Amino acid sequence: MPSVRYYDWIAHFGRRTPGKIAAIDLASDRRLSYAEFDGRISRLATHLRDALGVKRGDRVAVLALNTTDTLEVQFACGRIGAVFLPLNTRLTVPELQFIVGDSSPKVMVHDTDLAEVALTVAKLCNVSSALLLGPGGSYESAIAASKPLDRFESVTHDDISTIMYTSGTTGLPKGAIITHGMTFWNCVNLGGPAYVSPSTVLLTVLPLFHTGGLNCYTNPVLHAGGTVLIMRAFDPGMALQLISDPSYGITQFFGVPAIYQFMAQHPSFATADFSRLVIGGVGGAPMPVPLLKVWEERGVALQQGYGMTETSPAVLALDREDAARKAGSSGKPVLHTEVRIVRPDGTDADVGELGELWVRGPNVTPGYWNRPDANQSSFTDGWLHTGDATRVDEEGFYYIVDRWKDMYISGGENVYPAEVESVLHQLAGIAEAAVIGIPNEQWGEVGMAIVAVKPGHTLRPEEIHAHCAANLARFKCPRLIEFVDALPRNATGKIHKPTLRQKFSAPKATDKAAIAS
Ligand SMILES: Nc1ncnc2c1ncn2[C@@H]1O[C@H](COP(=O)(O)OP(=O)(O)OP(=O)(O)O)[C@@H](O)[C@H]1O
Repeated sequence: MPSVRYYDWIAHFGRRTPGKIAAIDLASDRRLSYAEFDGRISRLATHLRDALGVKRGDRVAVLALNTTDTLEVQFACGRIGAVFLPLNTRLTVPELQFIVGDSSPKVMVHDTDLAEVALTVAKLCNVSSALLLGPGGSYESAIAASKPLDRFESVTHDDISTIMYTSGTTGLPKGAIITHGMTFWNCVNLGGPAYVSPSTVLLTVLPLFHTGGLNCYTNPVLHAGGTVLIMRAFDPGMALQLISDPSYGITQFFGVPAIYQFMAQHPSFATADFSRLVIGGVGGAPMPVPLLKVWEERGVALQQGYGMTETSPAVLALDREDAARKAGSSGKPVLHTEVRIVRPDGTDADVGELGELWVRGPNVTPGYWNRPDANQSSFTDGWLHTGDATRVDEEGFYYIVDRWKDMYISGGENVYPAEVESVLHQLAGIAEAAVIGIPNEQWGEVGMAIVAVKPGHTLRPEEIHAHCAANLARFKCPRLIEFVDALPRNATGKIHKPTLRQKFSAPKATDKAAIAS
């Protein structure tokens, strides 16, 4: 297939619907029309190229809480053929040092609040230029002082647009390469009438440095000529207030399960007005079915989807009309994406049989930055191995059961923690729950449930054991229960199981009796 030239859609709508609001930065209340957005991107691109010497292929790092400026950097990079490198704001200096050292950006763009960390990392990694965001910062003055870009660099769909480090819930971060073509096809795959249109008004709460914030659905909505509202950092009460506010007219929202859980536990959930919300998308981690039901009772049929940073991210999506009937499914493959469920021997699994999900399509990464080892082990003939245990039903709906790496084996039986967690969430007093496998001499591994109890509730271990025994086969029932105030989560709100394994994997003497029973 000939490689198509990259084309910036903000420039397109800047001419076509110049006065329409493209993006609202909620923290500063800056409202950017497509023409204003286009103009700022154009001048920023000139500054990056001419004043800071950013050349084709150079990386431009951004360390910032959500702001429309981050989107401007992304598009400005595209116009000069540079690579956008959004950084996770929750990482520590050594973690950032690893990523910045691995990707060696030419420039660092950062928030005032994060200046100390950004400048320390820049110094440690020899990044010579930095642009400071915020009023009076060098970013604003650079835009004000620059001319519009004289020409777009000729880049194609095969060129790298972005490097996004996966959040490392499974190990050392890897830089997933996102090409211009991948971003484009993800916009196409999520751009159908079932998902976005020019009248879509999206509230973005997930971080823009994560694929869930940037590509699901911020970029697709801008690609459709819609409007995005950018929240600096997720706040459940504020999100409910904004969704209820008719002056914004929010029609679309996307979150990981934790986001929906925090909103459902907020006092204003019961009175929030969801009548304008056309799509409430959820993905990124297993969604407990009881939580889907809580939202359904408030008239919102959440639409599950499945994806990964490496797949731009959309792979599977459940359409609105199927959301209630197929609760728990992540739906069917999106347009222009192929999937297979594969047995360990590489043959295709039957309907209903569990296997690993493999994905192929123009939205799939060509590989990881500087990681020939991972590139070798993650692909077979262009199929990306997702590491996710999956089955498909007779009607072609896919169910992500869990990550293979989170599955544990107890007495020879496979246990998928997501199933057990969904059962735990049926208990009214449970605020959060995670299940991990703990090494055990007799059974190989046994399950441990780590739970946080809702304020004002009490929950005794015996009640949890009894509930599990009534709803799960014996081998799936967690033998051990630990109570915590809150579960560790990564920047998108996904439960960070490696931290739990590290903390709890050595059984205490007092647990021995429980394990033996
Ligand atoms: N609908 C879903 N149901 C269950 N799990 C999901 C769903 N959607 C995504 N996931 C999980 O999220 C993973 C992709 O997320 P992402 O690209 O953010 O990586 P991560 O979880 O942050 O970190 P890492 O790549 O290191 O594992 C998938 O491989 C899958 O395990």
